Amino acid sequence: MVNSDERCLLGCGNIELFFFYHHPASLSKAMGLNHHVRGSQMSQSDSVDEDVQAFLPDQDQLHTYDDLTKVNPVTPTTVLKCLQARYRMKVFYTHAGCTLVALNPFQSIPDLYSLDVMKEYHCAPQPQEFKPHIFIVAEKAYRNVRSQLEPVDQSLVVSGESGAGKTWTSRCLMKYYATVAASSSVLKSQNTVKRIERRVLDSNSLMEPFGNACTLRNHNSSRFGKYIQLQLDRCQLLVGASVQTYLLEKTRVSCQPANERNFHIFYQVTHQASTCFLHRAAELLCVSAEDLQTCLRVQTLRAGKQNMLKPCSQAQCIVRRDCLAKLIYAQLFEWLVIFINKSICADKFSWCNFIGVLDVYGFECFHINNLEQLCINYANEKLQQHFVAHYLKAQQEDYVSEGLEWSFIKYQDNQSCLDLIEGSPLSVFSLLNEESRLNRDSDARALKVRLEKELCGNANISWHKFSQVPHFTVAHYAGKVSYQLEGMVEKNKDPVPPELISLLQKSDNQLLQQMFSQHQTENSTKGLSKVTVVSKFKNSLESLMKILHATTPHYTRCIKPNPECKPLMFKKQEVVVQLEACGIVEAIHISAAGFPVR
Ligand SMILES: Nc1ncnc2c1ncn2[C@@H]1O[C@H](COP(=O)(O)OP(=O)(O)OP(=O)(O)O)[C@@H](O)[C@H]1O
Repeated sequence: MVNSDERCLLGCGNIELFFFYHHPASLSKAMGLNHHVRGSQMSQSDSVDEDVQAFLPDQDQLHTYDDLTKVNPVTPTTVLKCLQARYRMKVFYTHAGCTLVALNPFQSIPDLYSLDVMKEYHCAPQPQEFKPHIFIVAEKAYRNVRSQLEPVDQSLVVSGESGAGKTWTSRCLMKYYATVAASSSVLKSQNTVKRIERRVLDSNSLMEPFGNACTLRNHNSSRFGKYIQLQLDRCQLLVGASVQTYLLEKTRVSCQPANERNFHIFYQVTHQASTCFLHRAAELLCVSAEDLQTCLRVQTLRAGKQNMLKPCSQAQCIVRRDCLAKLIYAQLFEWLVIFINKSICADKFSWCNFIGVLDVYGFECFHINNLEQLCINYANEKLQQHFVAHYLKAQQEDYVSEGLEWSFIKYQDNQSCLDLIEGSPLSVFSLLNEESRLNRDSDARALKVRLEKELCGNANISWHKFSQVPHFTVAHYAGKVSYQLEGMVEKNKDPVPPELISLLQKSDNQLLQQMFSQHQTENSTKGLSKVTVVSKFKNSLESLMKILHATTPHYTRCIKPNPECKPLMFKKQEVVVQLEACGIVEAIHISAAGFPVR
């Protein structure tokens, strides 16, 4: 049985987790796979299928498993079969221990989210005994706030790949609270349109045109991450909200991948054809055409105390033009978020707890990956570490409540991958920042040599020996991703020529003036932007992690059953890769380790 006590110390906070530990051989057998076998290879094992045949009594009953960790044996294959059977029966939600798996139906399901259903879950003495539903998660968090047990504040983490249904799910959660936590006066005066509940829900629609775009994977894809805090008063009524956004994909403004579109807003404003870009742009920006032209064509170089003017090459002019567009757009988006927050945020004395909804990009691995994917996957590593710590803790509580004798699971944390990316003194980020602060053009090959020299001691980084393209490969918890180094340093510097800012400050347009007057103060106090993209992102992620650590988390993993977004089509290979990327496979490993003694 339980044969040795091993302590697992997760690198996350100071949480020490004590669990069942089984001999690795019995663990592998229980799972029907080698410990390191990844999802993409899982379905190949015949022995797994034998196990499945032997253990699962009746294929017709597979859809009845409401909780994947209760499947016997719990292997990726059995889990997949259950999900598929449930999807076929139009059952879209399934528990996986303390996580909820949400399969996207890609069609509207009548009455699944109606007011009556909301009320049923809200009023039930034991909602968890009802069919799995996103409202169980919502209600659980709400009751946790009511019970005032520490940590009282809650975080609902919704993750998944593009098109999996994160925004849909977040909206469902917000609608739920806007209904069940609406103040009684609202119920009396349903006609009061601009009540806070309405304003909170509307804030989404206001951000969408500016932050969403039609992509190959989702016709209405959010190109930013967001954390929305729903503020609750002493009586747990919704009194306000605030939004924090992450990593707007501003490069989309100047360049879109083939067959994708720019942000929706560009197709919604009246498009007036202009014969002359420069004059039209100057008109829109309320600056003189001559000044705009000079800004785009001439750069000011500092030589000691003197300024020298130097004409730009054609390529430099294009970079400056795109930079101007990205700069205005990013600043406008930021302004919009501040504006929304002013309109929905409650007075700080009127609320005491919050339920936060986090809608973040899932793990990404494309044909070509660069700084954007590195940041997104780094965020996912952080969230995965948080998830695993939480999951192990919840498992422990389960075992105790089941009266099981308990020991320890030896579990490989992803701390070494995080050290590789963000560690100090030497990591991918620190070397990238070092390179970005040097006042010279970057050389991708030289950077690759540097990374190789400094980081080869970390087992999570590697290089394809025969590749001609400067790159590095990171072994993430969800799989290996190769990142191209070409252009990465420039993206990290994200340089803004000061002439562009001065130009916008001189604009006759009040909004532009307002948006950029702050820019000047920022630059004059902090010195001209030496803050790199990865440093900014790391800081904002650290603040987010602090909030998550101080709240009770609830995880919902959205799964896209097919890449074509077709209703009720379930592709096993697609699903298993996502289960792996969102950490469910890891959770299954942990759960399976406890299984033989159950
Ligand atoms: N529960 C659901 N019921 C019906 N349709 C859904 C559901 N969830 C998602 N969808 C459909 O799937 C589409 C994609 O969902 P959504 O925009 O929420 O994905 P996402 O994960 O937020 O993607 P991205 O990361 O690209 O923003 C929606 O436009 C909607 O049509």
